[in-house]
Amino acid sequence: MDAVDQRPTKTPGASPDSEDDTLPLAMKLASQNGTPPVAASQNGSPWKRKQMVDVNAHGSLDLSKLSMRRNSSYGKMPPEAPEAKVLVIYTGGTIGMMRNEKNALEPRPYEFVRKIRQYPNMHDDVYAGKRYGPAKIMAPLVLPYVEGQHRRILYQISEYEPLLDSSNMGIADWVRIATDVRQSYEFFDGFVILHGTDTLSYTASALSFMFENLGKTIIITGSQIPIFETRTDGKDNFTSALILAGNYVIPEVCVFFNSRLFRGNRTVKVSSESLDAFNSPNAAPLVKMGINVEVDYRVIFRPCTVDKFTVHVQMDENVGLLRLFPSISVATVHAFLQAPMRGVVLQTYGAGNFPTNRAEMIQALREASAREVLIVNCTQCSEGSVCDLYETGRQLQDVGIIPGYDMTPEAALAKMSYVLSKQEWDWEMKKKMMKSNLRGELTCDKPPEMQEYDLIDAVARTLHLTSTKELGQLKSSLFPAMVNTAVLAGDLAKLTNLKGYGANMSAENYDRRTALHVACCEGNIEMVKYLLQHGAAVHIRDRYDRTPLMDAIMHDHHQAISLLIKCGAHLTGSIRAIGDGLCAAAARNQLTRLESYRIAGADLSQEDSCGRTALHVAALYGHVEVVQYLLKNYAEVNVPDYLGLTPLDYALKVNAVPVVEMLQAHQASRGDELSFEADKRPPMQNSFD
Ligand SMILES: NC(=O)C[C@H](N)C(=O)O
Repeated sequence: MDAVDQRPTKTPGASPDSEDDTLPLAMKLASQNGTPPVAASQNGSPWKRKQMVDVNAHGSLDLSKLSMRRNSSYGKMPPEAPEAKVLVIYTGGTIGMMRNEKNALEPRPYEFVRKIRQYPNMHDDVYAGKRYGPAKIMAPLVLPYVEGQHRRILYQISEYEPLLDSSNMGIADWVRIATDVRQSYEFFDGFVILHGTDTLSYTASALSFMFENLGKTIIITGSQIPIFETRTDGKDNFTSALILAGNYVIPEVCVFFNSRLFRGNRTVKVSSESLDAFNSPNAAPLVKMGINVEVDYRVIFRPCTVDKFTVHVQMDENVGLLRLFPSISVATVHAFLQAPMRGVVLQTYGAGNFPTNRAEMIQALREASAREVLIVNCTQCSEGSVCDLYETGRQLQDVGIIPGYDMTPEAALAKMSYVLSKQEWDWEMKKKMMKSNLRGELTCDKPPEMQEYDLIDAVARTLHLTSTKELGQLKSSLFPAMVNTAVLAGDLAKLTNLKGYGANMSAENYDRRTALHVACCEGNIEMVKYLLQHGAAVHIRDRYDRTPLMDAIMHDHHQAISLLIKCGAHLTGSIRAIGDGLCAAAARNQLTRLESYRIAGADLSQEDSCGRTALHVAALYGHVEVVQYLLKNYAEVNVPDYLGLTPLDYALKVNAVPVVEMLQAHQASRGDELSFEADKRPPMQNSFD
């Protein structure tokens, strides 16, 4: 890279001078570093062959250079510590603001990345230098070593234009963030969104609904004091968010503030002055960051369907919040409920109480509900839930008002905007969804009975363990072992039992392997299905950086691979390594393995580290079936390797006559069939969808 651009990275469409706004965000970010990323599952991608610098399926980074790493100045981390890639979307807010000549805080474009790069506690320049070489000004940032954490965090910051005070944000901004996450989803392990605090809970709530079947960690954070000031909460919030997003699979839209990670749609901003600006009144924090990182895995809300991550971007704007007060007039309520209003969050008193002695007001609500205006009853209290304890609340249900239970007004509003925009749901379904717990935003039923303490207590008593810490440790070593044993034995009844005891289906053992890894090695499809339907995380990488998908590939369990792909799993790691895997399979005449890779979304023309494809190797070894298979599956035929040799050259050199004939016949037919072939090729697989 000779020209060094000192500006921070920008988002597609962000500025008129951006080079190619059609590129997905991750590609664009990476191309500014000179290394376009290639998702391993991008068949036929135009990026596929052009780049000579190695990149991996998570981003623009060359894992093959790992061996060159040495400990950095902060360097206690072992040189081979795995890396995690985090995309930071910087939208604005106090965290990046500076004081202007009138001493007022305002966002300053292009300053954030430049300054962060100079902070030794936010960027490990030595590591970056060794990893990316001298032209590292545009390379990703590297978080210095974090004691006790498994992965080294590499992060890239995408700065929005304009940078916004969050008071100026709205639905279009949520859509922009959601779209950018979708485009970059497969290239990063986790996401951090830097955001102003004023409307942060609205954005968090909205994104929690817009992201469907989320499998990765998304953390929104900001600060009360800019990160550039000597006294700041910004540094801690940002650093902790990066550590959590890169090291933990918490498949939720979360909010990090003042040492706690909350479910985003449960948060409210409670202070404009305190550094403890957010609270989650009716839901426990997911993580507490003290000297240790304490993750409460039991409260994490996990998708339990076998479906891919998608983003819903059509949010309905015709929704509003109506807060009751004792002298509110009927005319006000009436006017508020008129078209184009389609959904109203009614903020009532106490446990959902409404002035039922005002018949005209009740009538106005009844009429609106009959016109299919969705009305949800939420309490004005900052804690507690709407229920039918009082007659003054119960009557609202009779006129068709939906109980919002303990939803925050922010969550109820965002949910309404989401539910109303779902074309495929009819009116009854919309009402049903509004009362259902979609993303952990409300508590409507009693939680399932857990017998966890019987089991753990019994073992703890035998071992004479008493402290909470010891009990916690016992739980985290006992459950993964028992769950994995049940999976290995194919014992569904035992697995269900363990779930009842509170076992986390995504728990990692000492090798960071989960039950899903074991089930995928075993190829027990019932187990894989059960685990996915009970919230097992598909993106967890074990000590050796292997995902459940890679395990299924290495054991050629095709059904399991298909199921994982359906659930949003994707290939990770260096694409050259996938090329190596394909070439090794071709050399060993392993058709089944090639098929495993194909089902997993690999490009069968992927080159290995010498520029050779599986077809080169199959030609060299004269493996006729493999050549046939590759030709049938649209492998590219005339690609030269780094020595300039094509598969045909190899076949000719070893005098593999049947292969030579096959390749020549294929080439001859290609001329005539080119346009027809183009139609037959599988659709260009966009790994961002
Ligand atoms: N602390 C903050 O970030 C407040 C700022 N006004 C914002 O929401 O953008």
